[in-house]
Amino acid sequence: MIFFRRPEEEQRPEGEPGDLEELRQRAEGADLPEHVLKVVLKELDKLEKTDPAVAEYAIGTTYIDFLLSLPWNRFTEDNLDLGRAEKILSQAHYGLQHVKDRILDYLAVRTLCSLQAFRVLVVDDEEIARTNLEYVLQKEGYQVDTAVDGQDAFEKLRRKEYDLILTDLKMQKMDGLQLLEAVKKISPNTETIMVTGYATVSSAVAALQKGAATYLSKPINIAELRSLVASIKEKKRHMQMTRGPILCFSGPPGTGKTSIGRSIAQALERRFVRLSLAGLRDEAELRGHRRTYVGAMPGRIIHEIRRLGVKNPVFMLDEIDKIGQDFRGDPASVLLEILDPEQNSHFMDHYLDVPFDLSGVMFIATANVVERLPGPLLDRLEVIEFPGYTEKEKVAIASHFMIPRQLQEHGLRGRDVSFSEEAIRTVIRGYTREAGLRQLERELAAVCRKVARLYVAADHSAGPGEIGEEVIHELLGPPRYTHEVAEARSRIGVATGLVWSELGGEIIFVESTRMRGSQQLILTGSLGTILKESAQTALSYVRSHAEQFGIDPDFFEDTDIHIHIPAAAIPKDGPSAGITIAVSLLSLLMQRPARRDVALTGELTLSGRILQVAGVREKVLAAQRAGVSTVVFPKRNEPDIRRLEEDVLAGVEVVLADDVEQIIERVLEPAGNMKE
Ligand SMILES: Nc1ncnc2c1ncn2[C@@H]1O[C@H](COP(=O)(O)OP(=O)(O)OP(=O)(O)O)[C@@H](O)[C@H]1O
Repeated sequence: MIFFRRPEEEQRPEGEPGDLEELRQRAEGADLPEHVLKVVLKELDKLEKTDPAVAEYAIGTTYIDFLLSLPWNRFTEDNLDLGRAEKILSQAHYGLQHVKDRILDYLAVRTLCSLQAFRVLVVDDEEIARTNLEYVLQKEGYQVDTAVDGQDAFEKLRRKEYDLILTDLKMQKMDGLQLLEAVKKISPNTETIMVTGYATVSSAVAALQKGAATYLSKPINIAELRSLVASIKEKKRHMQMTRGPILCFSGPPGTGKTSIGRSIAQALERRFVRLSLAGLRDEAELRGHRRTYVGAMPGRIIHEIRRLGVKNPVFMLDEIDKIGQDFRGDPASVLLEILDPEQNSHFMDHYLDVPFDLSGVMFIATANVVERLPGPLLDRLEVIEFPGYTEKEKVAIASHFMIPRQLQEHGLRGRDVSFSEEAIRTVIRGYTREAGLRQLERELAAVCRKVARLYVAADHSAGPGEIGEEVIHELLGPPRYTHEVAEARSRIGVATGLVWSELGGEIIFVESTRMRGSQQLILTGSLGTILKESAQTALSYVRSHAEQFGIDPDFFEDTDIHIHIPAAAIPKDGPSAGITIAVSLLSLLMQRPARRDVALTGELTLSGRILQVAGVREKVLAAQRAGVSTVVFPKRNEPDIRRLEEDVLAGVEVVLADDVEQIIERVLEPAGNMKE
C-alpha cells in the first residue's frame, strides 16, 4: 500500500509552479520535514520581494515546486510474507538459491524487528508518579520497567536496552540531565523524554540541547504523553524498517542480475527503478547542478525518486564498475555518499541544496567485475556472486522459463509448439557462446518468430509440434559456433589457454613462431602491459631452463621470436596466460605439438612456478563450452576446484600443478612429423 499524503500534488503538470500564495499553502499542508519547510518558507519570503519578470523568480518558483513534489514522507509498506516472497522469487528464476536466501533472510529479520516489543524505562523518585506512568504505558502495550533515580536507571540501562527513557528532571543522586548525558554515551539510540516542572523550563531547553527527544511539563497530560510515545515509536520503527542492505550483484552479463532485482521489488511490493551508470560522464548527472542558472536540474537519483513518488523503492544502479573512465569529478565519493548507509540518510543533491534521506531506498548495485571498484566502496557493499550457468542449467532455464515466455510473447501459447531438449542443446552449443543467457534468449525468440510466420503462412492449420535439432538448423541457418577445440588438430607452437573477462571465461590460443633475426621478441594481438611482461618472463624462463628441456641453449642467438594471440582486435591483459605462453614456446622449441584439447591457466614465475589465478568457475565452464577435455590449474587453486559442483566439472579432467615441468608430458605430444 502507498501512502500519498497529498495526491493533488501529483496532478500538477511539471513547470507550472503556480503563484506564491498557492505555493505557500501547499508548503504548509505538505507535511514537510522541518528543515525543508524552513528552506521553502525562506525562499518564498525572498521571492515575494522579487520582480516576477526576472529569471530568479522563475528559478525560485520551480525550485519550490520541485521541493514540494518530492516524496519526503511517502513510502510503500513492505510486504513481509516470506512464503509469498519465496514463491515470487522462484516463479521467475531457476537456481540462484544464494540470492533468494539472502532476500528471505532479510525479510525474516524485518519481520522480527517489526514484532519486537517497544521498551520504556520510567525514572522518577516519587513512587506514585512512577506507578501511574507505568500503568498508563503498559496499557498502551509497551514493555515498561521503572527506576527510582538516575543512578538506578543507569544501572538498568547497562543491563538491558531501552527504546525510550521517560525521566523526571529533578532527582536525588543523579538528576535527569546527568542521566541524559550518560544515556547518550552508553546507548545513543535510546530516546529520552524529560519531564519538568513549570519552574524549570530553562532546564528543559538545556535537555533538548543535550539531545533529549522532547520534554513534557508537569502535571503530565496523559493524552499528550500517549501521542508523544507513539510518534517516537513510529519514528524508530520506520528507521529500522526502511534501512536496507546495499547489495552488489556481480557476474557476467545475462546471468539474471536485473531480473532478480525486479522480482525482489515485486516480492517486497516496492517500486523498482534501474539506472545504468555506464554512460555517465559527469558528477552532476548523479548529484545535480547548482541552482544558479535557468537550466539547472537535479541529479538522476533524486529525479527518479521524484518520478516514482516514494522514498523507498528498490533502486538498481547498473554497472557501477563502468563508471570512472573520463568521469568528471570523483565517482567513488559520489557513489559512497549514495550507497553508504552512514552517509545516505542525508544525501546532498546540488540542486535540492537540502539533504534528502535515501536510507529507505534498497540499493542494489550490479557490476561485471567488482575488483575494479575502489576499496572503500567495495568495503561497504555486500557482494553476491552470479556465476555463469552450466549447459544443464541453461537447458532447464530455457525449457521452464524462457520458452514459455517466448511462446507467449509470440502468440504461440497453446498452439502445439514445443522444443525438444536436443533442440535447446543445439541452440546453446551452435548459436551461443556466453556465460549468461542473453544470446540464448535472442535465438529462442528468433526461432519463435520464424515458427509464427510459418504458422500463419500455413493458414493456421496446425502447429509444428515438437521442434527438433534439424528444424533449428533450418530456421537459424548453419551453426555459428563449433566445438573449436575438440574438432581442431594439435599444432606445434600453438597452446590453448583459459582466461577470464567480464563476459565470463574464454578460450584463447597462444601462437609462437621463430625466424632468422636478432634476438627480438615480437608481441602482437593487442596485448596489455601485464601480458607483455608475462611473455618476457616466459621467454626468459625457457632460455634459462633450455638444457633441462633438451633445447639448444643458444636457440635465441640468430633468431626472432614472435608471439601472437588472436583475436587481434580485442585488447587483452592479465597475468594468467603466463603458463600458456611458456607451453607455446616449449612446443615450438621442442618441436612437439601442444595438445589442442588441454587448456592451461596460471601465472608463471621466472623459476617456472605456477601461481594462483582468479575466475576458476568461469574458466572451467568456458572449457566445457569449447569441448576441452583437460584443464590445467595451479595447485594453489585446489580449494576453488573442490568447491565446484559436479555439473561444472562434468566431462572435464582437472590437472593441478605448481611447476611447468610437471605438466609438459600432459600437454605436449611426442615429436612427430607435424609441421610448425
Ligand atoms: N536463473 C534464471 N532463471 C530464469 N531466467 C533467468 C535466470 N537468469 C537469467 N534469466 C533470464 O535471462 C535474461 C537476462 O537476464 P538479466 O537481464 O537479468 O541479466 P543481467 O545479469 O542483468 O545482465 P547485464 O549484466 O547485461 O545487465 C532475462 O530474460 C532473465 O529473465
